[in-house]
Amino acid sequence: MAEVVLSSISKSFGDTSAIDDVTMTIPDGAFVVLLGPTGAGKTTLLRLVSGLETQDSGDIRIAGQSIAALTPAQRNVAMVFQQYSLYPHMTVRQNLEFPLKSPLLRTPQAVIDQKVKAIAEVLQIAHKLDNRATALSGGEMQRVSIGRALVRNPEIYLMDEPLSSLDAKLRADLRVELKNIQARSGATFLYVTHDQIEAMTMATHVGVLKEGRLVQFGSPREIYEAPVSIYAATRLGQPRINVLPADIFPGAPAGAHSIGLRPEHIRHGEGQEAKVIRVEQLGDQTRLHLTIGEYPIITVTDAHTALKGDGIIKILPHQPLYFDAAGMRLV
Ligand SMILES: Nc1ncnc2c1ncn2[C@@H]1O[C@H](COP(=O)(O)OP(=O)(O)OP(=O)(O)O)[C@@H](O)[C@H]1O
Repeated sequence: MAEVVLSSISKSFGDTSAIDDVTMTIPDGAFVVLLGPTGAGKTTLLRLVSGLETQDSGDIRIAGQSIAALTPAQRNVAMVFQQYSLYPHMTVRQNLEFPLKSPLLRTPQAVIDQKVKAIAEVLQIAHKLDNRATALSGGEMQRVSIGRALVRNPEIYLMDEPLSSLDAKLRADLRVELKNIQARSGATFLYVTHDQIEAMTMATHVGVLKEGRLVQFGSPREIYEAPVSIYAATRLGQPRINVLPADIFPGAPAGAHSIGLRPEHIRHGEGQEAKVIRVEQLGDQTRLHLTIGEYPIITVTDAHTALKGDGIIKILPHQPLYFDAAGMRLV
C-alpha cells in the first residue's frame, strides 16, 4: 500500500533531457498508465522509481518516505521490462520461485509451491513449470517475467509494455488478470503501454508525457473528453481524434484554429457534405473514411449501414473540442 509522490524530478543523459521537472502524485492503489511517443521519457520515469536510475534533481517519496538513499533491492518495487529477463539455466518453476527464496523472506516451501502454482495458472504456463526458460516461446518467457514480479507482494509494480509481445487473446486475458491482481492486492501500478485498449480499460489515471514533461494527469475519461491540447487528445482513442481547420464547420468560437472531433462525436444526416472514401465493416460497427475537401475524417456508424464508397453523407459536429493556434484547448 503506497502513495508515490514525484516532486520536480529531472533527469538528463548528456545533452538529452529525458525527464524535465515532473511532479505527480500517484494515489495509493492507483493504476497509472504513462502515455507518450517513443523518447517521451516513460521508461526513464519507471527506472527512476525503481532506483535503476538516479534523478539529477527532485525527490521521490513512497508512503511518505524519501527513497533517495534506498538501493533498488531496498525499495519495495517489482519491475517487468518490455524484454523478458529470466535466468536461462533455470526452469520456469525455479525462475518463479527465485524472488521468494531470498533468505530475508524465509518463506516456507509449501507457501512458495502454492504461490508459484497460483501464478502459473493465472499466466497460463502451469504446464511448462518444469521446462527450462530457454525452451519457451517469447510470449511464454514474457509471462514468466510477469510471474516473477507477481509472486512477490511489492507495494509498487512498475511495468514497461509487459503485454506487447503476446498474442491478442492472451493479452486480453492478462489485462483482466492484472486488473484483478491490482484490485485484490491494493498495490500501486505504474504501467507503460502503447495499447489504447489497455490504457482505457486498466488505468485509473493516465499521465501524458511529452519530451520529458508531464502535460496532463487525470482519469482516462478526463483525458479523452477534456484533453488540454491536441497532443493529449491524440494519445487516447482509436481511431484517433479528427483534427481539422476550425472554420470547416460554422460556429467555431473566437481564437479557434482547429476543431477536434472524436469519431463518435459526429452526427450524420445533417450539416456539411462529405465524400465517403471507404466503408470498413468491423462486425459490431462500421468505420467510415470521409473527406471534406482535402481533409480526411474518420467516423463510425452502425454495422448494417447501406453506405458505399463514393457516396455522399452530411455530417455535423457533436461535442466538438476547439484548439488555438498553439494546439492548446480553448475552454
Ligand atoms: N541510458 C541512456 N543514455 C542516454 N540517453 C538515454 C538513456 N536512456 C534514455 N535516454 C534518452 O532519454 C529520452 C527518453 O527515453 P525513454 O527510454 O525514457 O523514452 P520512452 O518514452 O520510454 O520511449 P520508448 O517508448 O521508445 O520506450 C530519449 O531521448 C532517450 O534517447
